[in-house]
Amino acid sequence: MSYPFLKGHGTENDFVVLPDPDGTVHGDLPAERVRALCDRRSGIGGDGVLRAVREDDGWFMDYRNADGSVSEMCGNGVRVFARYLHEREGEAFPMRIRTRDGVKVLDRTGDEYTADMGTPEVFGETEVSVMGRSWPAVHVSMGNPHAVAFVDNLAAPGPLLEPPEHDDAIYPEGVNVEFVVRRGEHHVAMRVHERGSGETRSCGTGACAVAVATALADDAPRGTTYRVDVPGGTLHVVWTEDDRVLMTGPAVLVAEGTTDL
Ligand SMILES: N[C@H](CCC[C@H](N)C(=O)O)C(=O)O
Repeated sequence: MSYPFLKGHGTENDFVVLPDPDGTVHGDLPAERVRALCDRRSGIGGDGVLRAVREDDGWFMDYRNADGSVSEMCGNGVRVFARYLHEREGEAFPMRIRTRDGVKVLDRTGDEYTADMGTPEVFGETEVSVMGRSWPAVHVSMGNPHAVAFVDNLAAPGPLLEPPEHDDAIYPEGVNVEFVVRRGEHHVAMRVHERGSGETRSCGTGACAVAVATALADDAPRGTTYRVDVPGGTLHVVWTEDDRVLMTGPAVLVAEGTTDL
């Protein structure tokens, strides 16, 4: 059975979008189908899948990581999802998108999309390790779990072919690990090893976690905008005075077609 898909990315964190308005095309979306779609040789290729299911009062973004695992939220993905809903489903901005981490509000200015990512949770310090080297890290939740480690240079963690070691007691469901360097005032750069996808070119929720951890380290006033450079581009993040995190960045729809994967 063939079905429609689109391919999109946000700062080169890339996704397969699956229109499924009444939820009957993919049912509960089996993990093996997600893995097949995300395979970069035998499939379409992607860091994850965004299934679009229409609900009574809007749309649900059913996000899955490339390994088929479920995550609560995807920051780059929700911008791509919003562009798809605007350009293919006629939804207007600002729009509300339901995710497993609640409803997110998306708006657009020109070619930039802004997601209200909600309120961060900061739990304190933990530790991550790669090939015998350890760094302190800040435990931040953006609806999904993150560990933010400041390093001297982005090459320090090495090739990041495996998940960094972490405290399973703190992260029983795994963790997205960000490595961060300073680039200037309110300007950082990061690499990320994503739970369920490996090292990616960008992580939206990760950029938000990084901005929150950096603002705390800087004791920066709320409302300070951070520039976060990722390997796939640049995101801007602000932790507002009313304790919400707004993330702004691009969203690109690359292609569309049908598949029977
Ligand atoms: N791998 C993440 C989900 C995708 C996050 C990332 N792609 C983003 O843009 O936020 C997790 O398992 O929590």
